[in-house]
Amino acid sequence: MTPAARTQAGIEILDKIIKAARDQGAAADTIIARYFASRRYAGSQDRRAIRSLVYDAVRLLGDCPENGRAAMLALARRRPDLLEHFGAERYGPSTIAAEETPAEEGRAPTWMADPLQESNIGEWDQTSLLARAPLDIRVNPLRATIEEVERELEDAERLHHAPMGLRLPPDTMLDKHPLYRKGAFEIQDAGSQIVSLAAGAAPGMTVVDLCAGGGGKTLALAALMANRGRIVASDSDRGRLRKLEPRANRAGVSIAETRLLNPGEERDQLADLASAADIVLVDAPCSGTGTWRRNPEARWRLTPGRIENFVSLQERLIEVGAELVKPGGALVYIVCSLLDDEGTKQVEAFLERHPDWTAEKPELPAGTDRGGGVRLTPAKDSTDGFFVAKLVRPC
Ligand SMILES: C[S@@+](CC[C@H](N)C(=O)[O-])C[C@H]1O[C@@H](n2cnc3c(N)ncnc32)[C@H](O)[C@@H]1O
Repeated sequence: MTPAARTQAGIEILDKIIKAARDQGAAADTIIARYFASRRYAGSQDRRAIRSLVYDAVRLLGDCPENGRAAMLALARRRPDLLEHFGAERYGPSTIAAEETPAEEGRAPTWMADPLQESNIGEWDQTSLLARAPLDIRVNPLRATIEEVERELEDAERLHHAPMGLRLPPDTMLDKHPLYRKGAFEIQDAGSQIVSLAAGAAPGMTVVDLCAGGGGKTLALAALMANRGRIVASDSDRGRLRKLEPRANRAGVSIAETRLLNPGEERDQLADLASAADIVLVDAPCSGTGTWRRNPEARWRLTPGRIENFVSLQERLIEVGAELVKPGGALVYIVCSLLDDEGTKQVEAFLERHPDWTAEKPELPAGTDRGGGVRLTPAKDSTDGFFVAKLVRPC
């Protein structure tokens, strides 16, 4: 493809990403994969170049732009070589019209300036949230030692703050690696690895991972438990939960059982576990502000109403989880959000509703105290952004 045709392809993909952001459609990565699946003429270099144009444009814009051209024109202000592609040839973008204006640059959506400021997420943090995310893995001690994996993976660097973590260059292909196939490691951001430690999971415990998704943290907990005890991994999304079983088999985890929940019926479906769990992990659905490095277009999907919905769902799931904690046990609340409404304020509200419970600061190898919990940020901790709190039920 010519450079101009690549720019046009980038504009078309941006149009689809913008539409998906407005309609809560597919993620940018899925849209890009689908676009190329039906355009076999695009070679690997074309794909790489187009993908990087698209993500550079997305990262540049805090608010959802009007269309793909406005987004690409914003990028062209930084990269004037792109301007030459407009009106240059048949497969390239058409000539720039007099009334066309580039989209406004910004780090976060304009309406989020106050919530971010109030949550002490300043410019440095916001810039770090838009950097390219590193590629981290968690070595699975049920299958290998960190030294074994380190020896096999060239360029792997130890993570000082995640005891089983290694960091690799972002483009490293890992899913076909023999060690991956035999379950010696999982791809997992250092932040996820670190917050999983907050639970203090140990062999023999009964653990409920209420929002287990595809089981990233379930597997980390099972490793900390040396695959001894019981983990009930539940979620309301069948597709995500279905991924857990093959992952658990590969990782040598046999203590995790899955349970599909119907939203609104979680209490009844988990009634057999009332006051029975040493630990309940509530890795709640959230705005995902802490993961903008991976999904920068997620900024365009957020609205004040969506955040309010997350906050009420989180509150409900914390209450469901609390009923499962046994006396002296703990509820570990996690969000990959940096907004206090989804973090510290949830903890404050819970303690007001349950004055006999206490918030115990999780002892973690990274992070900064924030309200009743600990917060990890890309800027300070070189991880995705997370908030984690440990709420202990009285004996
Ligand atoms: C942050 S993700 C979990 C990620 C997962 N723990 C991991 O480490 O990979 C939040 C999860 O909450 C799930 N969820 C949403 N509503 C739920 C509900 N009512 N009950 C249980 N899970 C729910 C979503 O399907 C999603 O998988």
